[in-house]
This record gives sequence, C-alpha cells and structure tokens, in this order.
Amino acid sequence: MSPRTVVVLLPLGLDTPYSYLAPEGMALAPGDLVHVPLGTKSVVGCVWPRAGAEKPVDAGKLKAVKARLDYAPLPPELLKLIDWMADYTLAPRGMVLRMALRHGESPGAARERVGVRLAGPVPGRMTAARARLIEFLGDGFVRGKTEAAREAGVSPSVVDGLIDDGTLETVVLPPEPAAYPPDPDHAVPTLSEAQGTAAEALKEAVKAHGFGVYLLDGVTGSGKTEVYFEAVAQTIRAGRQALILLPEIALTQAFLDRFTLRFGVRPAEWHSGVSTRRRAKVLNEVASGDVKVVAGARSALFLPFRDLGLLIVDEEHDPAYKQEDGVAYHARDMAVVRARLAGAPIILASATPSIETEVNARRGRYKRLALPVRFGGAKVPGLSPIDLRKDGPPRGRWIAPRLEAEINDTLEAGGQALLFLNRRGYAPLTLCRSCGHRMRCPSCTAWLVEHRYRRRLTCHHCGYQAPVPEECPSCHAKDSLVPVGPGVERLQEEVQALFPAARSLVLSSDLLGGVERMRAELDAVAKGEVDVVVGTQLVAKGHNFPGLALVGVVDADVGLGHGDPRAAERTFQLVHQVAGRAGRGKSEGRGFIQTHMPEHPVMRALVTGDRDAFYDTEIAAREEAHLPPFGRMAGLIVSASEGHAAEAHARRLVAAAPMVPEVRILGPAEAPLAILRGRHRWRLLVRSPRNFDLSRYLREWRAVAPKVTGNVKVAIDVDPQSFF
Ligand SMILES: Nc1ncnc2c1ncn2[C@@H]1O[C@H](COP(=O)(O)OP(=O)(O)OP(=O)(O)O)[C@@H](O)[C@H]1O
Ligand SMILES: [Zn+2]
Repeated sequence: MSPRTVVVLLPLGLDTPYSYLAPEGMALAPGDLVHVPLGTKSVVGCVWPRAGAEKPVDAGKLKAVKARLDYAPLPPELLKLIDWMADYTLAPRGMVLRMALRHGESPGAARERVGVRLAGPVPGRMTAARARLIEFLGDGFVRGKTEAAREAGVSPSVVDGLIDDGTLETVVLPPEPAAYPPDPDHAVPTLSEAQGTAAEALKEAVKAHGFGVYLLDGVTGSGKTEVYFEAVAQTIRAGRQALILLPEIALTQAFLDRFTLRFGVRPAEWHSGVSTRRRAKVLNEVASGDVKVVAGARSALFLPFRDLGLLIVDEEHDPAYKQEDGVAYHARDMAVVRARLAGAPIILASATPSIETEVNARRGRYKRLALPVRFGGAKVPGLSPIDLRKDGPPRGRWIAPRLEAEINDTLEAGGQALLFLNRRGYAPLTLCRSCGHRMRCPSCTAWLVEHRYRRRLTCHHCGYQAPVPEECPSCHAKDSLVPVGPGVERLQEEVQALFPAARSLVLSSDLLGGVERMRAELDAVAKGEVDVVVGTQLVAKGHNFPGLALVGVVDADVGLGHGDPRAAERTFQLVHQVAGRAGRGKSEGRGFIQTHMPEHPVMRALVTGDRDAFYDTEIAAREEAHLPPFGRMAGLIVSASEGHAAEAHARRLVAAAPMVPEVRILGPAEAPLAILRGRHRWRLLVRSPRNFDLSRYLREWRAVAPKVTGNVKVAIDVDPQSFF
C-alpha cells in the first residue's frame, strides 16, 4: 500500500503546493490548516485540492505533516477564489493565500467572564447602593459583573462586598460572541417609493439566492444605505451571512451607529484596527456561521464565510478598493468574483459609479436600481463655476472674492461651509527665495511637503521626514525658504484671517491623533460644532453633515492633466461627492468650483449636473481609445537601484514578448514617479482587446522572459488604476 500524501500550499511567494506525507490516523481535507516542515523551519500551510495530473512523488523523501491546526478550515469557495485571483493577477498563489491567513497567530485562551446572580439572604448591613443592586438583580437573572455594577449605578466594590456576604453568587459566563445576532425587524424604516421598489428587487434577489450584480445607483443623500439594509435583513431572515465592504472602515463610526439603529446591535468589524484576539474570534464565528454580518475593509473578502448570501460594496467607485502593494487587486472586482463563486447577489452602491460599472449597467449585465432624488425631498446642490483666470483671488491667496462672500452669507445664516482641497499639509513645495533650490525627497522623484502642525517636511510617497531647515541646503542663505502653493493647513490660515469669528477645522488623514481623533472630529462637524471645515478627499466619503450648506472646491483642476486616463473620472467623482455633502439637512445646499478651465467637459458636466452627459462623453472616449472596459490593460513596473539596470531589463522584457496580433506593448518609458524609495522605475503598458485572455498572455510572456538579475524587480498590475 502506498503511503498517503497531501499537497499543501504555503503562504509564501510560491505558486505551486508541495507534497507532504499524511501521518497515519490524521484525517486531512482541502482547506485544513496544518503545520509542515520547510527546510529547518515549521510553517503554517493549507491543504490544497489536487490539480489532477500530478507527478508521482518519491514518498521516501517526503516529509510528514506535523499537525493539523485547530482552526476553521478554509471553505472550498475561498480556495477557488484564491486560485482565481492568483490566475488573474499573476501573483503567486501562496501570496494570495497569505491574505486569507492574515488573522494573527493563535488568539490564546479567551478571558474568563464572571457573572453574578442573587442567591443568598439579604445582607446584615444595608446601604442605598446595595439596595439598588439587589433590586436590579431581583429578577434572578445572571448579569456580567461589570455590567451589573454599571446598570445599577454602583461601584464594582459594592458587587464584591455582596459576593463576600453571600448575597450574590458568581457564575462563569460563556465567552462573549464576536457580535450579537442582528435583529432584522428591530427598526424597519418607512421607505420612499423609489427606495421601496429598489429594496423589493434586492429582497427578491436574496430570496432567489443566485448570482447577480445590482448597481444601486442613487444620488447623494438618497438613502442607499437604508435600501441595502433591507437586503441585509432578508439575508439574516434566511439564516445566511452578509458582507458589507466599506472604503474607509476606520472612519465609519457613523455607519456602525446606523447599523445599530436598524438592527439593534453592531455588525462584526474587520479591518486593521481590530485587535488580533478579536479578529481571531470574528474569523472563527464567521466560519461557524454565528456571525451574520461583517462590515469590513477589502481584506474581509478573504473571510471563511460558511454561507455567504449577500455581498455589498458601498461607494463602489472609491479608489481605496484597489490594493497596489503586494498582490495588486481590486476588491470590488474580486467581490463580484466571490459572489459568483458563492452563487449570491452582490450590490454595488454609488452616486458616481465607476466607468466600468456604468458600462456594465448600460449593457444590462448589471441590473440598475435607481434612486433619482434625495430622501425627504432635499435637493442635490447646484454647482457654480468660478473662473480663476478672471475672478481669482489676489496673489498668495486661494479663496476667490465670490466664494468669500458666499461663505460669509452662509455663516451669517448659521450654516456650515466646507472647503475642499485635495492637498495634505501646508504647502506642496518649499523653495529657496535666493537660489531657487527646491526641497526634494532624497529617495523619490517628489517634492517634500511642508506639514506645519508637525513642523516637518514630508515625502508623501515614502514617508521620509525632516525638520524644516533654518538655511537653504544649497546656497546656505538664512530664512530664505518659502512655501509655494496651498495645502489644507495653509487654507485654514486664510479662513482664519477672513473669518476670524468662525470655528474652523482641518480634516485630513495625516493629522496626529489617528482614527480616534478623526472620528471625534467628524462627529463634531455633524453636530454643528464647527463652522468651516477644510478637508482633503477624506471629506468626500459618504458623510452625512446635516448643517452643511455650502461647499467650495478650491482647486478643481488638481487631478486633471497628468496623462492619467482615469483623471477625468476621478475628478468628476470627487467633486460630485464632495458637493453631495451639502444641503442634506433643512437648508438648501450650494456648491462652487474654482477652476482655470470652466469649459472642460468635466467641469461642464459638474456645473450642469448632467451626469449622463459626463458618462456619455467619457465612455465614448474610452471606447475610442480602446481603454478599459473596452480593452484590457496591464502595467509592468521594472525597478532597480540603478536606473540603467531597470531600463535594460525593461528593454529585454519587451524584446522577449511573444508576438501576438492582439497585444500592443507601450514603452518602456521612465515612470512619472521615476524614483521611489531609492529605486528607479521604468514602466510598460500592455493592451489587448476586451475578449482576449491577457492574464494568460502575461503568464506565457513571463515564462519566456529573461531572468531578473541583481536587485531588479518586475511588478505586474492587471487593470492598473494608478499610472505613476
Ligand atoms: N427611509 C428612510 N427613513 C428615514 N431616514 C432615511 C430613510 N432613507 C434615508 N434616510 C436618511 O437620509 C440620509 C441620507 O441617507 P444615506 O446616507 O443612506 O444616503 P446615501 O444615498 O448613502 O448618500 P451618499 O451617496 O451621499 O453617501 C440619512 O440621514 C438617512 O438616515
Ligand atoms: Zn520619498
């Protein structure tokens, strides 16, 4: 009898699983997590399905699986997703597996929870606090110790005293679940007619339990969340699980609150801010099926759901869904793949769908559910252009007189104003007045950005930081360095000068205090405790600020004109979303965009509010240029510490590319961000028609490509979003 073997995929930069001996009596199935020897080390791996025609292995040389881990196995659906993603993105399968295993090491024993209940006689010594506690526990039920003290409004020592006296007895409680079961009928809202129609369609889709993609296409403030919550409720009623992906989970306190209002409890959260212990718990209970709803960042896609019945990608257009480092993948697209593998419906929600999604909806591959008006009848704010060529502010200032006057009126009427500028820090460039020297990052092709609150010059690409020097590093002139251009911090200075009585606040992702502070500040804005908010793209993300009456886009041209094929789309989405924060409460909202090119199609579409016109033009332009989704594209970045090594390898790569009439290779050219973290970058763009298997072509190319030498690296990005 030949010994039993299994194949095990390791979470390393490897594409193929290794064979191991399965010890006598150890039952192993695909998806099981195991400890296996690798060289002199022991690593965690996952038993993988056999691919079929495997080479016979010489069992004499094989090492044996050491142990089967007491973790939930990865379900077959997840194994398929990993295979699919590895095939599509060309990332080593082991690296994709690694994303599914990144839930920390063994969580350790759960902390014991102690509960109390009324058991013995009334104590000899009675106090008001003791009486309150005894009354509270009078129903005879068990309560957690801390909970009992808190609810009865007594200090924990009162509880301990009554335990000592024998009035209360302690009970060991079962561990707390990762999330309590949401109640689908906790607070069912009254939906508007359009909301009701959309919700019905989604509920039917959940009941039918088949794959289908739904675009929940609703204007800002139309109540998309309320609608997809109905689909979530239906999923819970059916006993299945739902996954809600959010672009910036750490900031979505408001989302969690709304979920709690609707379902009575919070969903299980999954993102990098959740502790390892808690993550392990969530993971186990997602696998057992006990956790019904997960709200998470893109990594939640790799959770081992037992019975996934619904996926939702909120703000599906958001670029945060694209992971650029490591395995380059788009979480929205992979969510659609996962839904297909699960045979479940998926909802993509947005007021400004990505071009890809819009095209799929127009072609009928995705079903569009439209919410054309705001909930409660408020109007989506109109946008007026301010032509910076004619009506711009005086030199050294960034708020045009017209915008200043409008802000003034808004503040006088008791409303809030939001100024949007997608530039972090104080000034994007620091320059020497005497010699013209520009402060650059020592390891990137980038200017250093001054952050005045931190008193630092910072590289936004690699994180390099240095204090602002007292003299010019080039000509040594003293006090000659001057900031050029505005960042949000500088804009706030102008706000303070123009409106000294107004309470202003900068909202940006890089301020000290992290997520906690940001949550508190967003909350303060929503409560009306701030008059003028100055913010980066952070403020464009689905926030509900009821008192916000005016939005000013300080420089609408920032993102345009870098040769980035997605620039128009990004600008449209950002400005439209930012403007959509205004006028959600009682007062009507207004928006202003400062631009040097009011005649640009993007600006025109924003001003006329003609969203369809924007999509028509942009879709036609993409089709004309065979850009995604009308053609397929991949980016290759060849990098090395020496520029000539990167360039030479890029040229050899192109020379080795298989000749196929469908494929066009552009480049090599030096990347716009020519040096990053000290590495020189050359890029290639590979394009093919839409119905061509570009991933397969890239794999074949890679198989015949010259081997990399020295420290040369080749990074492949299928469906690139960034062109730097
Ligand atoms: N049926 C409803 N009953 C009560 N309140 C509702 C209802 N629908 C929406 N709302 C309220 O309307 C506001 C806007 O809803 P929501 O934030 O879901 O809009 P949205 O479509 O997600 O907007 P955006 O795209 O700007 O994020 C919220 O305060 C929400 O609580
Ligand atoms: Zn840098």
